[in-house]
Amino acid sequence: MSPASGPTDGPAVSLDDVHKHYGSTRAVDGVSLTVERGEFFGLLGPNGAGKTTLVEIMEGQRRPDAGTVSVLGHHPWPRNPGLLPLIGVQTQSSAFFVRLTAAEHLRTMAALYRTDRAAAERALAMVGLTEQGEVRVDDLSGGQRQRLAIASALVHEPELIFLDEPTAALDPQARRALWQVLRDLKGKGRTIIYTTHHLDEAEALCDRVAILVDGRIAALDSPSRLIAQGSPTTRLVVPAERLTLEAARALQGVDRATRDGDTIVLETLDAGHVLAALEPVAGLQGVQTRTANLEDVYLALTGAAQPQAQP
Ligand SMILES: Nc1ncnc2c1ncn2[C@@H]1O[C@H](COP(=O)(O)OP(=O)(O)OP(=O)(O)O)[C@@H](O)[C@H]1O
Repeated sequence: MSPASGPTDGPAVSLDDVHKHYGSTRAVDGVSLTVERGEFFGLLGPNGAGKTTLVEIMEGQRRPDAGTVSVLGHHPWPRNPGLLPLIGVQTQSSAFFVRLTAAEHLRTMAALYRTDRAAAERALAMVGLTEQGEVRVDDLSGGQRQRLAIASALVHEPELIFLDEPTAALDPQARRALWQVLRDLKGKGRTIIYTTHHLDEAEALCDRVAILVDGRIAALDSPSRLIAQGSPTTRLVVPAERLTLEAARALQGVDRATRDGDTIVLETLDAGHVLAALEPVAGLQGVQTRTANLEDVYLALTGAAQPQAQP
């Protein structure tokens, strides 16, 4: 089918000072951002930060109270039929034709979008479900259904894909396999807006992430730049049977020492010197070095519990 008309240049999504309040709750409180075409964009934030509301506004499922929203050059609200073939949506509660087989379900979806029947087989193959094509949707495992939900969002080969925690129910192998599917989609020039609580995943996959806190953007950049701008602290993790907290705190160059389970965590800006000071006291066997990652940046911004120093 021919895609709905719309500009083929310009950003995939552009939000300018978007607000959405539910009573006194400011679910989205002045968000402005641009997602470029072909970008893999992560939306992160604690429960209730406003991610779902923001995504629903982009998808045209919710009307913003104020601000301007442009998606592939269209206004998504009032509900815009021209936009529907251009976007694919996978949610945690994706609906299925449960009495059909996986392949029949996708063929039905393809027919609704007036896409060719072979698109169903392509989508099944893309998410690794070809062998389950003749299995009834009812009889698929949770992870297989999750993959079918993703295939359903892809079947009409949309330009812009919204994925909400797509790896939530997947085992580690299926999760890694899906990462490859997502990278392939990006390789084909698709734009992906990805909501997740898996920070390792966001760090591995996303070109840029926005961290939402209380309906506002607390940070927006590539994971590597956010990490570089964050704390330059290195953590050295030492088995607790080899070092007391007092001895750890006495080491030159240690800024903070805490106990975390059966390890002592040393924070330092000068890992080389601390390692040199640690060796004669505790040895270096089993000592792990951890530099900052996206989770550290996220925790610092969202104020989530950090390991507390013991008295
Ligand atoms: N339909 C609604 N009516 C009233 N309040 C709502 C409604 N939908 C969301 N909220 C509130 O708006 C705020 C943002 O919710 P939203 O679901 O957008 O957050 P979220 O970041 O997607 O959270 P989660 O990670 O838990 O899915 C929350 O305080 C939530 O309770």
